Amino acid sequence: MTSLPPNDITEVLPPQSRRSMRAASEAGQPSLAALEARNISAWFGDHQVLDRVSLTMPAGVITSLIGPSGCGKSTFLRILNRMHELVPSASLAGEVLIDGSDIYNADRKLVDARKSIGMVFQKPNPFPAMSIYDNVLAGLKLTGTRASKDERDFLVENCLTKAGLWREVNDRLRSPGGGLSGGQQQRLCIARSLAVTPAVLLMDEPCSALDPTSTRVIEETMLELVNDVTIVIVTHNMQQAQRVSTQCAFFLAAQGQPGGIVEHGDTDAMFSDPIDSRTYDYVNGVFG
Ligand SMILES: Nc1ncnc2c1ncn2[C@@H]1O[C@H](COP(=O)(O)OP(=O)(O)OP(=O)(O)O)[C@@H](O)[C@H]1O
Repeated sequence: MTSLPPNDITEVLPPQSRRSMRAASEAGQPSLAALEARNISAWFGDHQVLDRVSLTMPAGVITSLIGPSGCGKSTFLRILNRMHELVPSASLAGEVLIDGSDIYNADRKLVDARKSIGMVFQKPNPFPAMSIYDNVLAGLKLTGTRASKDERDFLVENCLTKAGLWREVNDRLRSPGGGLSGGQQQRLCIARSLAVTPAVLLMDEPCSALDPTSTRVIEETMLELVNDVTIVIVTHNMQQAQRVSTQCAFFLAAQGQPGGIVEHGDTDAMFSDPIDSRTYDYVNGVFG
């Protein structure tokens, strides 16, 4: 893991972008976007792990991806912001559209996809020696975005507030991110993702390393955030899927076969009255 020097968040965001960034935040205007996966297939070498998966993840909604271990949920999630291609043996087919525009289009830069589609991982991964303040701003550096001191201060407060962490850390912003509790570190990672104003936030089992109290706080944060950002979450926690998500997609891979979506739709319906008996068995803990 690399770490950026504390004062190395430099300041040259074009004034127009800065104004629009601030105006959007100040007005609380969501930059919401729908995400659509069309016929996604994925391979590691010659091992196919997903077969023609299509799913629409509507704007301003939390979508849960559920299913047993190894059926391709995380691979699907990583395809949604072009992380799958970081694995040397990995390949894929299909399209991922954000508000109708394919993130894999040859004209689009990788960094644009990462900026508009953020990711929070299973294990909180702040830069441990970097201050809380600079952790929030780390994405600006990576995406080549610059901002003045005032703008950085504003952004740090705004993102930590949205991530539900501001009140707990505003008196120690220069302390290392690694000194926070696991739940606080995860909210710091959420704040870091928000700093580049993504339209979509992908979360891969964001609470699996956390205690129940921290889990609840993250869930409340997600429910607040969804007014501003479309959320897609992978979770093994069926109660969590029911608590936070409006829609659910159930992934499954038969023995030796690539994974796919068995059923997707309204979360309440998926849990109370699923169409497919395999969905019924999974959400009722018959297998998993
Ligand atoms: N980097 C990799 N190299 C090779 N195979 C991989 C890699 N990552 C995942 N796989 C394989 O791809 C398949 C799908 O894995 P994936 O992690 O997407 O499933 P998952 O449903 O998210 O599982 P879990 O719920 O346990 O996280 C599995 O067979 C896994 O072994």
